[in-house]
Amino acid sequence: MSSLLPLDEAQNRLIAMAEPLPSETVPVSDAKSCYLAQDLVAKRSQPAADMSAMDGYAINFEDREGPWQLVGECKAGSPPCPAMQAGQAARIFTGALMPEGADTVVMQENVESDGEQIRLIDDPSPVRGRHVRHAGGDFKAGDIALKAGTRLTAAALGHAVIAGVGELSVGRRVNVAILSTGDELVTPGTATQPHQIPASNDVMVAALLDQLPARSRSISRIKDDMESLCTALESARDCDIIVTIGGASVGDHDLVAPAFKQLGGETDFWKIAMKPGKPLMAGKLGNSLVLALPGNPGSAFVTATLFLLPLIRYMAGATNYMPVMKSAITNSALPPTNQRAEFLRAKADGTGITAFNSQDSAKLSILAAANALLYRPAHSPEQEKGENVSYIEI
Ligand SMILES: Nc1nc2c(c(=O)[nH]1)N[C@H]1C(S)=C(S)[C@@H](COP(=O)(O)OP(=O)(O)OC[C@H]3O[C@@H](n4cnc5c(N)ncnc54)[C@H](O)[C@@H]3O)O[C@H]1N2
Ligand code: MOO
Repeated sequence: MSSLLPLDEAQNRLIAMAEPLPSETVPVSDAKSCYLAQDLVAKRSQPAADMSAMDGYAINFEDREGPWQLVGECKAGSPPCPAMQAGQAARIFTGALMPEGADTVVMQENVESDGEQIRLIDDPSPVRGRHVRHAGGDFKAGDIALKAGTRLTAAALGHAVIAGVGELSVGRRVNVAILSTGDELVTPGTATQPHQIPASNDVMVAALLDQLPARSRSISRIKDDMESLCTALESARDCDIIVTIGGASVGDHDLVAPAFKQLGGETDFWKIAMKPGKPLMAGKLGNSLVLALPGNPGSAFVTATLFLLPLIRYMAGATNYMPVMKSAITNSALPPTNQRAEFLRAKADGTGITAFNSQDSAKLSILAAANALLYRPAHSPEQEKGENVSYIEI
């Protein structure tokens, strides 16, 4: 057991084996979930000029008592309507430019109009500038809208577009091959004999990658023999990362490491002080990084979360690539840990976090019911119910 590599050391070594991929310029519509390669400088101010935030009437605050003579109509998408004089009001709609001479908008619900004149029927304490969005109130041309390394979420993409760009410089998407091995594996949805099992891990890991800037392709149900494994590994050598699932342990039919070595692969580390996930292996095969995940579904999920996803984020240019740790109160007492850090499948809600009683890494029912991995560092003392613990949302 003494040869197990501490978790943080293994994570650091994996990142040290990799480099961020070169950037590429893509249309904003193709940039979802990518990481910005350079600071994004706003090309325009938002709003570009003062505009109305409501449907109503543009007035000058000096004339706030009214009544007003109605002149002109200002709508979104039209150039500013003519300048207003004292005693005048202009019909205005949300998103329209404020006419010169007006500085305040009265909502249409607060006035009555006969088509020529409008007067107040309700005046909830007017303020100069009420219902006006001012030029540059959101951001100004030249501001840094988004920092390099930022993930392009839906909101960030919206911000990029409103800042005036149609293309973005982003870290290239990471090409990932997912290879799952085992004579027992069969196609999802087909009938199984007792010695068989549906190949679920590759679908699960591919689904995890969907949220990331990655392009994945799967080679599923690779037979437990050297030739099949070597052929599959060879066929994936164009990928930035080759992830294998299963066959990572020490059994006679766990042939991932032997096949990898036969092809000239160089192991960086194997066997981590963590539970589940101990048999994880990482190395290099030519230009590809190889990450061999253990086959038990809970172990594959946990090691993908702690190693594969951070690696992809890092290679795609993320500033914050490690899993986000949150904290909560444990609803049950937790026993001490040994040299292996533990990631307990757990359920977190607004009031606390509850680890499931069974932590068998083969149980998908437990994994699917969990929304958190409760993290217990190596060599933790026993923890009482009500103490603070860390977890990763899944
Ligand atoms: N003597 C030892 N035995 C084991 C050790 C050990 O240290 N010494 N480690 C155990 C641990 S921990 C784990 S985790 C497993 C992982 O072993 P492998 O990576 O070799 O995984 P397999 O044996 O191939 O599979 C384990 C289990 O998972 C099922 N599996 C595999 N692939 C898939 C897939 N794509 N979809 C669904 N299910 C899959 C497989 O059928 C097995 O039931 O080793 C322990 N043994
Ligand atoms: O630690 Mo293994 O990864 O138990 O299932």
